[in-house]
Amino acid sequence: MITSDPSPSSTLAELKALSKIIQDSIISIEASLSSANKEFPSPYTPITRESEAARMVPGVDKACTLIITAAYQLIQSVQSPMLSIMAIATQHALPAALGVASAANVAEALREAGPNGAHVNEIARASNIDPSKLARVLRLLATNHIFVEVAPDVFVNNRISSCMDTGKSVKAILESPETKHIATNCVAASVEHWQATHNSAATSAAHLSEFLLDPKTAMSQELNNTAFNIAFNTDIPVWEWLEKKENERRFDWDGLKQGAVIVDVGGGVGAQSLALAQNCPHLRFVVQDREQVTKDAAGFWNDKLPDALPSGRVELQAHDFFTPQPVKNASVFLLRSIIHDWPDKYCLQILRHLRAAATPDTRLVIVDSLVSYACEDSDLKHIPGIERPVPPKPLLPNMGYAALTSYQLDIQMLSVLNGKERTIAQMKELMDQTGWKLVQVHQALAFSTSKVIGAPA
Ligand SMILES: C[S@@+](CC[C@H](N)C(=O)[O-])C[C@H]1O[C@@H](n2cnc3c(N)ncnc32)[C@H](O)[C@@H]1O
Repeated sequence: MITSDPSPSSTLAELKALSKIIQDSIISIEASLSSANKEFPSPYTPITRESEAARMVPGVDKACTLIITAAYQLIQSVQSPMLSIMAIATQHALPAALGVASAANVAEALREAGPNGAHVNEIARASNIDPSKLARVLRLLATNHIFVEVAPDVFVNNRISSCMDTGKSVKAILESPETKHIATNCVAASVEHWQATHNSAATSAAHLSEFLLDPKTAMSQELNNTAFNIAFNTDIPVWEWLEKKENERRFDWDGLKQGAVIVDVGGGVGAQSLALAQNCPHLRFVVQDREQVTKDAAGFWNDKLPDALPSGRVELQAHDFFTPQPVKNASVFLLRSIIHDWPDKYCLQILRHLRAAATPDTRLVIVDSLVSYACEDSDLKHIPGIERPVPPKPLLPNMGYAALTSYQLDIQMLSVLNGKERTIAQMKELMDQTGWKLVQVHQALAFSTSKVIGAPA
């Protein structure tokens, strides 16, 4: 076992090492972009397909990730420790502010206002929101480099805020709010989805210490005995709770899913399968989910996507993944954002049912974010894709801040579902116990969804 040295000899030497990583990475970006004849995008102009092309130049994304990791480590090294704790303890305000900006269609209003932006009185008018309160929300975001306050109470879009622009007019959105996210880049949909889920996730997380310390709940591995259940004073699991009519808006049924014979297990409304089906005309998809979800999906497909359906190649199937898998000729069982929802004993049941229905050629594809230890870990080897480049010292071996989202999602899973984001070793353990063999891992340098591929053992 390798251990990381948490206290290098001199603090100033560490600060210099961190800033050198940043400087070297910028020089490397400059060299890569100049040979590709591309510009690094400005933070002040709206995002476009072209503006993001620079990131695709080989080496640029990796250098950016190193800068992010080093810059945050530098901040935490020089900031007052009390301030670091206070900044983190009050961070719940940020997703709330993002949700307000999206719901009030601020990015769209600012696009319509043009390059000089708009006064908050003007932005607020369409949504009938108190401008002085909206200004405070936007100022928090601007302080986080989302929107720019160009004059007192006057805001413009920047590269980050423009991601939330659906491209529709504010008038069109107000006339038909339920179709706001149809045929868009879905970033605003994700923001509103996260904000909606955050309501239950953040409320659940507020009860996490109570849940973890109370002897009655401390060791729970049950779906209906979680911080969420304390927070919402209910004894039903979050999935059933979301299905209740009064909670409908908290779940984004417009989220994406897949299915060739690819079986999209727990595939929701099948959006990922539909997207894949359009790009892979040789594949067939079965999107499986609970009966109520497949009914909602069928309605959604008929109402909203009549032209998008690759006819005959994508089907919906009601199926509870804790019962025997009916599809016996699957090439792929796809589990996207499923395994992280469940404690181990439930994952084992899901994977055993899939193994029992697998052919020797079936592949299990688990798409989830993977977490690493915050120290070096060399326990697993010899599996394609498992080794990750070791970042230069003194960066955290897990890429620190650049990987933060995985760890935040992990606590969300714990709070709401007793679920977890897993390490590769934990994924391998689940496979080992259910007759699957981990054969390949596709993972990013820091945060992004990873793919863990299994084959029958
Ligand atoms: C986080 S969502 C993931 C959906 C989809 N795979 C995606 O990537 O967008 C989890 C899905 O699991 C489904 N689910 C929960 N319990 C299930 C069960 N017992 N059988 C089948 N699906 C289930 C939920 O209805 C939900 O659609």
